[in-house]
Amino acid sequence: MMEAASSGANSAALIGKFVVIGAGLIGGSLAKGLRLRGQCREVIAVVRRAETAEAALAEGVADRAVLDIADVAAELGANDVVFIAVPTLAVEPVLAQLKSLLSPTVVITDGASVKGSVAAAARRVYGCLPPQLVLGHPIAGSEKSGVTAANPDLYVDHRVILTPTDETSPEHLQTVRNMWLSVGAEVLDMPIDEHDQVLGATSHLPHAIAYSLVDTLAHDIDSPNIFRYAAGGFRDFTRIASSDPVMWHDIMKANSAQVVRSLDQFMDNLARMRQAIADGDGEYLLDTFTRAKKARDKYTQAAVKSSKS
Ligand SMILES: NC(=O)C1=CN([C@@H]2O[C@H](COP(=O)(O)OP(=O)(O)OC[C@H]3O[C@@H](n4cnc5c(N)ncnc54)[C@H](O)[C@@H]3O)[C@@H](O)[C@H]2O)C=CC1
Ligand SMILES: O=C(O)C(=O)Cc1ccc(O)cc1
Repeated sequence: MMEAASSGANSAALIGKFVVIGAGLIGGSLAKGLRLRGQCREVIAVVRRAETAEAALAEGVADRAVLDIADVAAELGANDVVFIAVPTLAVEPVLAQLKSLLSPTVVITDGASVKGSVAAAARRVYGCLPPQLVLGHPIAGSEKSGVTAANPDLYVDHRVILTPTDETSPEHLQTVRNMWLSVGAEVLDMPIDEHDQVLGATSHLPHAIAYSLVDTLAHDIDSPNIFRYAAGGFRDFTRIASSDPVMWHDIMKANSAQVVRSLDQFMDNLARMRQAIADGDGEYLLDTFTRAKKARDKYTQAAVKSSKS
């Protein structure tokens, strides 16, 4: 076990011990945000490698770092929170370990990008959705990953979606809501299915398209050094293809039905555009581009307004 210098945590903190399993971009940012704002008495990082433990302490992400949740589980109780921030398909083995180790008074929450698969994993492990489990998803992040990318202000003015069910404990839900509010996020609730449908279309589909586009240009188009001639539009459109491959492998598998549905709609529309370009159908192209520009301008104006309010 390794320890850092004190973060100056206050005794009236919102949360007792905050345990983050997977101290990367998402877990590390929440841990650092809570720690620097004095919103928890202690942050404990559970990591897989000694180097990550050292980095978590050096980056100010945690007060203590351990290699196994079993090292700290017995000291956790009411008002303590365990945040699971590992790739989506790695949540199930983590839950299987937590089941035998944690008191039901401890809040368990997560940040995985797909909620239906995590809920199904919890049902397989616990036989139900345990009341202490509050599923969530911060709609904030970037193409960066790892503990060195942790940013205490990552969640300021960003939305966090919680997906409580009738089985969720209202007290545990409130603790998780207050936790996110305390790092500057806007919190909203949504049914699990709606979450996966909306995020399948707005986040998972664009990532699939960006990866495919870059791969097409890199491997299928017969022109060496093609990226040398790329302009800003290419950079804007493809930033997200630099995201972590394991994370996105897990998301596509975990939300495959919704992503396939969105991909089918997109491929139909793309095929229609291909035909219009082949036919020289300027009316179709102008109509489509004008409609899309209007929708995108409306979205960016609304995003600017909500970040100012
Ligand atoms: N990157 C982003 O922009 C966003 C990611 N998410 C979700 O948050 C979760 C974490 O993503 P990031 O923080 O971006 O990834 P990351 O790669 O920065 O961090 C994940 C951490 O989990 C560790 N890890 C992996 N498997 C583990 C296991 N079995 N046990 C313990 N640790 C394990 C990795 O070593 C790494 O330190 C994922 O489920 C992702 O889908 C949610 C919102 C945004
Ligand atoms: O890099 C970006 O712009 C993202 O889209 C970040 C992101 C990745 C995964 C999520 O589940 C939510 C947000």
